[in-house]
Amino acid sequence: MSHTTIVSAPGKVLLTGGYLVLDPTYTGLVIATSSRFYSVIRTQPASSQSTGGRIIVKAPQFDNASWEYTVTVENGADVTVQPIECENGKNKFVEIALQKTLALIRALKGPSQADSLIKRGTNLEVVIVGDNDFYSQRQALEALSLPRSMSSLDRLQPFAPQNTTLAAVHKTGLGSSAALITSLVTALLQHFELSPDLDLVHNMAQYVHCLAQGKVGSGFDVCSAVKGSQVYKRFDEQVLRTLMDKTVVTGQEILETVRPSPSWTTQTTPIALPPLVRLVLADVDAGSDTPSFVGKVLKWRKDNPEAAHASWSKLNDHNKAVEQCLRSLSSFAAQDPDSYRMAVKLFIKGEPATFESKFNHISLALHGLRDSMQGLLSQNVRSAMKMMGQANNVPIEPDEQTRLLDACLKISGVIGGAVPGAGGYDAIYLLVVDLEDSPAELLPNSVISEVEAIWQGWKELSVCPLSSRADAGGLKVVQNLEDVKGLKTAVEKAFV
Ligand SMILES: Nc1ncnc2c1ncn2[C@@H]1O[C@H](COP(=O)(O)OP(=O)(O)O)[C@@H](O)[C@H]1O
Ligand SMILES: C[C@@](O)(CCOP(=O)(O)OP(=O)(O)O)CC(=O)O
Repeated sequence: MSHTTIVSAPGKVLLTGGYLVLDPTYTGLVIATSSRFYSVIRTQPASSQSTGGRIIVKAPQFDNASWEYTVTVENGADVTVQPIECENGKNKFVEIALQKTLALIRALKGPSQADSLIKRGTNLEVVIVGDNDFYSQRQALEALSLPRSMSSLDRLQPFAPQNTTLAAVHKTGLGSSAALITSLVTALLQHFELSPDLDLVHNMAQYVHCLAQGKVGSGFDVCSAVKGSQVYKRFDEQVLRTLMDKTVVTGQEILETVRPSPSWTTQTTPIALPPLVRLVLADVDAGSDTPSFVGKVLKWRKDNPEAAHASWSKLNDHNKAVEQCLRSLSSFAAQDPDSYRMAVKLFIKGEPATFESKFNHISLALHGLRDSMQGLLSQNVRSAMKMMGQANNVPIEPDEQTRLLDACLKISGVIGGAVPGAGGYDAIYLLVVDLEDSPAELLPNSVISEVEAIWQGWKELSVCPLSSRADAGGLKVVQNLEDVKGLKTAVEKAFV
């Protein structure tokens, strides 16, 4: 068994497909982020007489965030993971991940091999950390008297302590629990020397996440944590129903359910943002918690099938147009990078689509992307989402966010933007043209700095940028703690 296992999984931003992605008729366009969760596992030596072991899990970014479990393997019976009661309370997500994944490991290895391995190998220490962007950094910046800017965020300590508890922390909506579960489940499998098929890992992470959440969501967050940026079509929830409804589940039953099979109808089509197009995110603090809108929207859909069908189909058309423009732009950039760069520069300057034949198709795709995403007057993703909210009496794109987005969209070089996922007050995203990687072309005011200036001066809502970028990658096994900036310091302090 390897000494230290490190596995990371990314966060997510659902650009288009909120609500629709709950229905397998439709899809969600999800971009994985550079912000990641890391699960680090180390084995402590156990006595040869032991019938099992202990697992200690720590989340060093939070106050009172360590949990301990006993692991027992009785002859013939399944492996049992029991939390040791402590004042920190329970961590349901971690507990379920440990219980179900050890049971799966036993089923995958076969009892004879697994039991001795688990007896020898389950004195585990697990440390879980998430990149700063998963949590609002507004207070950390204020404490250091730093302006709310991306360069200030870069000055914060990686995996910084949040000076609060997990229950009280202000999340930014990047999907901490999905990234946590996915990295932890995979790290456990890896630590027990299993390198299962990615689809099995995906199915298992979906199962654990659904069980911990107590419901079967669309699962786009878990799927992107495993496989990265994609157009996601969900699995049929029936595939997990039996396991979810049972109180006692064996490792063998888990294996039978999560083993890749035609019952798992998930479809993943990879996608990446085109070159020179950058995703920027802001954490928006409106001083209120966003309630869950899903129940209300689905009830409205059930009660108004005809109107809902019309509005779902229209929104789906706009979502598909966004996907198509992104794909066209990526392929144009690959075919003729110089013309692509020229077209992007013209777009930043706010010039209309050129009739110069060499870039006409590229300019049209850039304008097409903008038109299918933004603005409230015409037919596009934003207007359709806002109307969906209005029909349901749910602030999917609240008026405050509308005003903020409209101000950002006036900047030339901002292609589009919206409220991600389920919408509400929590966050916004923008797609902007970014030429900053080519110093010769540095514009006097980069688009990003204009966006930041608007955010910093915005009075109606408190807007704080996130440093996260789009990153197509999914799960990663990290070889050494030193390979990720700040990880060694964050993790080693936590190991006993
Ligand atoms: N750093 C962490 N360490 C351990 N558990 C965590 C960590 N971050 C999140 N969790 C678990 O995930 C739960 C949050 O899940 P949820 O409210 O669904 O958040 P999200 O919307 O970000 O996915 C927490 O209650 C905790 O159990
Ligand atoms: C409404 C949804 O389709 C999208 C929600 O996307 P968010 O990105 O808002 O998700 P959370 O991480 O749960 O806050 C529900 C779903 O797909 O499960």
